[in-house]
Amino acid sequence: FKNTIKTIKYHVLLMSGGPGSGKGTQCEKIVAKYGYTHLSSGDLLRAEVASGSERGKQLQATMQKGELVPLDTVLEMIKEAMIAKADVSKGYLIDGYPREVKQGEEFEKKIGAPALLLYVDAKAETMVKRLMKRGETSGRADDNEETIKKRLDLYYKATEPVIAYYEKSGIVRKINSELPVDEVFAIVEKAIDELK
Ligand SMILES: Nc1nc2c(ncn2[C@@H]2O[C@H](COP(=O)(O)OP(=O)(O)OP(=O)(O)O)[C@@H](O)[C@H]2O)c(=O)[nH]1
Ligand SMILES: O=c1ccn([C@@H]2O[C@H](COP(=O)(O)OP(=O)(O)O)[C@@H](O)[C@H]2O)c(=O)[nH]1
Ligand SMILES: [Mg+2]
Repeated sequence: FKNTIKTIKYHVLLMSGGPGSGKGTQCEKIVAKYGYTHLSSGDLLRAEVASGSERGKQLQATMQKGELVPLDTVLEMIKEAMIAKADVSKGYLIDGYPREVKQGEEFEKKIGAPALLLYVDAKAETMVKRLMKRGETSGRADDNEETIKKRLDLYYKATEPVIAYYEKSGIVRKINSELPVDEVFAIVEKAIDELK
């Protein structure tokens, strides 16, 4: 793993896809089988909000609108979390990041080059349906119809180009996440097993 942080020795995998495409679901299964350190940028931000800090209050407002938190804030949080786990980590699985091409470029500069980008792809209609259903129990402030629509729009505008950006380095594996969870995971496993 080529990187700028010496303590980080192992692979970095990225998990990308639209809101509700199944990133979190697949990441959980990857962690169970491969023992990677899972870092979800959304979860890190939600933890900061839950802490009640001043920074958290600002983040809450941005996230509730379905907008993107400033690039440096998220990258700094990911970097800190990676370094904190460097001793015990057998590799990293970064979920929901980068959200825009600039974030990807900064990640490469400040942390390193990812080995694989798993791209779980579902139709907009499917993603909305899943998030509305999840919203019945998730308690997430952004699982409502209005914010979901904004997250989707922003995904197509800002995040999809990230995939094109990484396609140039040949690390993208696109996976149809309309399929049942276990069938999606079987494809994910193949992509990971091909590494090294
Ligand atoms: N049928 C089917 N349902 C899925 C699949 N993956 C996830 N779901 C459902 O879709 C919902 C959203 O999945 P998540 O894994 O939370 O999606 P996410 O991409 O992490 O979404 P964000 O947290 O909004 O980034 C969940 O409630 C799952 O039950 C899949 O592969 N197939
Ligand atoms: O790198 C990130 C990750 C998340 N978010 C914010 O956190 C929210 C929830 O992100 P998550 O990945 O949990 O869910 P998704 O948007 O994929 O449904 C997003 O809408 C953004 O407001 C962000 O700004 N930058
Ligand atoms: Mg998630």
